[in-house]
Amino acid sequence: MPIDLYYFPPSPPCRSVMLLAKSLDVKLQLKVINIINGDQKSPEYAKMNPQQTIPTLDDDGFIIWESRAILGYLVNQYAKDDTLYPKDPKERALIDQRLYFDASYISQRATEYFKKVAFMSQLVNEDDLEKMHETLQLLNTFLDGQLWVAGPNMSIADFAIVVSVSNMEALGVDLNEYPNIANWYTRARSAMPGYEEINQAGAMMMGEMFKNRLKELTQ
Ligand SMILES: N[C@@H](CCC(=O)N[C@@H](CS)C(=O)NCC(=O)O)C(=O)O
Repeated sequence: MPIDLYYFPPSPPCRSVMLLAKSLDVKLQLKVINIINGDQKSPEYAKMNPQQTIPTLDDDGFIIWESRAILGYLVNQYAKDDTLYPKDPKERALIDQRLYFDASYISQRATEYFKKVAFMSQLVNEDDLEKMHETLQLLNTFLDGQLWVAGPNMSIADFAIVVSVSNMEALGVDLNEYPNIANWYTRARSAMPGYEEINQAGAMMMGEMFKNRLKELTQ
């Protein structure tokens, strides 16, 4: 049975799921939900996912949403080993910590910065910019002496966080201010199959939207 992914190309959490699926060689049947047009508000979609968000995965009738939960599910169900999401309680706890850090800090702060300009007609918010830099400083510290965000091995946390970091870069943040991040980012981009087409294209779309809107607002 095909695995359906309800998604929209520029959506960051959708991109992390697609990146991981590509790495695991899991084939997804992509179904576009255009959130700009409000497709996620349709009664059919709400019946499947009452939270009305993308991504949503439908694996032969098993429905799951929240991208980081989907990442864990894909490894648990389809990976040939558990290296990307180890069963060892301590290793897994560290990965979960990074995933929650991404959900509540990194991705959150990139979204705040982006959406005020792109959807709320506000100019760049300096506090939001400062908050993005605070989280990058923390991530840079986590990466001190580490190859990957949760230690010596690549994990699903790298898939979630690479998307958030690429968004910040597309929004104009200079990652070279954070040497550990810059090195890890280069490493992750070359280690993740399909990275450029799956993630970078979406991040660029977000960046263009942000810059164009900013130009309109300041003209
Ligand atoms: N924490 C969720 C976030 C999902 C989310 O908010 N997705 C956005 C698109 S990036 C969405 O569905 N927006 C539509 C809406 O909120 O109406 C995840 O990681 O899956």
